[in-house]
Amino acid sequence: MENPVIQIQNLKKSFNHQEVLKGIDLEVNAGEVIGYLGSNGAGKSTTVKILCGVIRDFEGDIRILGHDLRQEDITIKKRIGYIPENAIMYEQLTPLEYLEFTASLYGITPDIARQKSTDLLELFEMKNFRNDRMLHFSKGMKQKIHILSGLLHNPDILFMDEPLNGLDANAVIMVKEMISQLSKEGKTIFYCSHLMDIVERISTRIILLNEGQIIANGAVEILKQQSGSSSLENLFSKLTGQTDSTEKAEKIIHVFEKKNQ
Ligand SMILES: Nc1ncnc2c1ncn2[C@@H]1O[C@H](COP(=O)(O)OP(=O)(O)OP(=O)(O)O)[C@@H](O)[C@H]1O
Repeated sequence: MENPVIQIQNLKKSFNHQEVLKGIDLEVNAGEVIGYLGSNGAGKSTTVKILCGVIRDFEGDIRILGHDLRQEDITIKKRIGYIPENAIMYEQLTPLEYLEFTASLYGITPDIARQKSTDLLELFEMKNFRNDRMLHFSKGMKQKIHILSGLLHNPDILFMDEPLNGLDANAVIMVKEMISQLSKEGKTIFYCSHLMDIVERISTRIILLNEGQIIANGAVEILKQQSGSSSLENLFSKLTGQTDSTEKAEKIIHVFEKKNQ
């Protein structure tokens, strides 16, 4: 039986009189891995920020895990995890301190927080850095900490905005595997990315957003068949109107060359 955990009706959002989301209708069931795709500026991050309660001013109705987002955002926040695209972290803290702090916000007891944080840091190959300040950590090291802090409280829905940014090949494989295992446990993953090959492999459903509207919604294989596309990348280009990329690249190079003469 279907069990919708995200229900969005006619979601609209404007910034400075520019309508960025133009009436999104969407239902997501428990256990789905949603690949939320779209060109730069399509409105993906805005959608995720609204669903996670970061942007509170929007039009339309949203229910998460059966709760109205406007009325019960704290109840919802306890049960979702959010890994933002450009998260700010307290870099003066060490990974262990940061994860324990995050855990305390979710009411996890200090003993359990210490154990969980230590285990997760070891699994993410960050054990040797657990007591170093994060100030000089590389992008990928910081991203690992963001991922862990989003997962620490065992959320039912995980929102991830470009979560693989900066991760090395081994970490990417591990996160992909983790997503598929979480989904098998019934967790729902809502995932924004431009990495088409990865999205194609891990998503159970693709939602394609174009200029604030959903223009495709379905399983990768079905969408590819329907549109006669050989890959998700090809489908993306077809539906978002970027089929002339070779010609465009030539024109861009031509402009550069002109300037140098
Ligand atoms: N706080 C804000 N104030 C004004 N405009 C905003 C704000 N946040 C987003 N926008 C605008 O909303 C539009 C959608 O932005 P959004 O970040 O949701 O796109 P995106 O699909 O996530 O893009 P990308 O793939 O580049 O990350 C863009 O035109 C952006 O400039």
